Amino acid sequence: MKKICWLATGGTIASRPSENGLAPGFTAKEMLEMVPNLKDYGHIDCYDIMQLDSTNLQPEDWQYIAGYIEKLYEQYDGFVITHGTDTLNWTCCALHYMLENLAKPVVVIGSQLTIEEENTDAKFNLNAAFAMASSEKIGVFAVCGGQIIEGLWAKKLYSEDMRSIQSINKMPVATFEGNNIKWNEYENPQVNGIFKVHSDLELKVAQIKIMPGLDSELLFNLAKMGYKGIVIEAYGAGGIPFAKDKQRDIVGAIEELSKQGVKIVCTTQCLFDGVHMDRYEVGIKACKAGVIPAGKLSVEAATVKLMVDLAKK
Ligand SMILES: NC(=O)C[C@H](N)C(=O)O
Repeated sequence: MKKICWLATGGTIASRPSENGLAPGFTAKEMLEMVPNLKDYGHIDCYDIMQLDSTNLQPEDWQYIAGYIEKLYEQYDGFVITHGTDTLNWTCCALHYMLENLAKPVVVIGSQLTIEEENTDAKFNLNAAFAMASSEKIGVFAVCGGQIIEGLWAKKLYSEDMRSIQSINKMPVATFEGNNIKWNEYENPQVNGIFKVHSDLELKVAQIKIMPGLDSELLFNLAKMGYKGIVIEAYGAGGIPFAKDKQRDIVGAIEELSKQGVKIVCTTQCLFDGVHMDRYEVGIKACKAGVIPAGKLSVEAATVKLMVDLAKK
């Protein structure tokens, strides 16, 4: 029988009405009692490690979650983390980069309705998550709306729809239908070493979204505030404006800041296909100025990667 660790962090799934609206309240044990068939997937131990709406989750909370997995790693075959859907993909990306040589499934799952509401998606999603956590697949996965997604490619697209989290730029790993996993193509990654947690994060990383009229002073001020990394959400294939006017010359600002050692990574405002910065003048000039293209990574994935990479140096 598989041993599965349930780490509860809060989110809508565990919420109940309060005088200020929905707020986390149910423990993992209470949720397990509402979906008793989850025990069919294996022996489950419950840990209530935090009770947060995921809006309130901070990078220190990723470190806390990763620390729990590190502490309990040898004791379990798989991990299920119940979590709010709002920042679920951030936590997935953080765990993806923080857990090196992970050789077990870590499944992060949320729901759009609370577990006690009529027609809730919580029970279905929990079934999919525990089925995945008791499988032989390796990696960090997000579960939502009948899909099992590689966590690195997960993104919340709908604020209300039950299929709120979707897989971007990658096929979902599997679908969950009638209590069965239907696999798409997914090859387990090669694991070539012992499991290790990179808990250090560089917190001085910011995001800037390119917009018409953006003032380059914003970037210079970030550097003055001690920021070591900036993730730019550029246009289209990775277009960043250059101009004669210094105030509007974002590429010029990037060049100066790169020379000062600030790492600047470029993602796109487009949801699909990533950046292709070798095509247009507005991309090639930015690369010459020192920008690092993020490929197909989402802005969240690129940001967390930068936080982990900068902390390693
Ligand atoms: N559906 C949800 O879980 C949303 C909630 N605000 C959260 O992220 O915690």
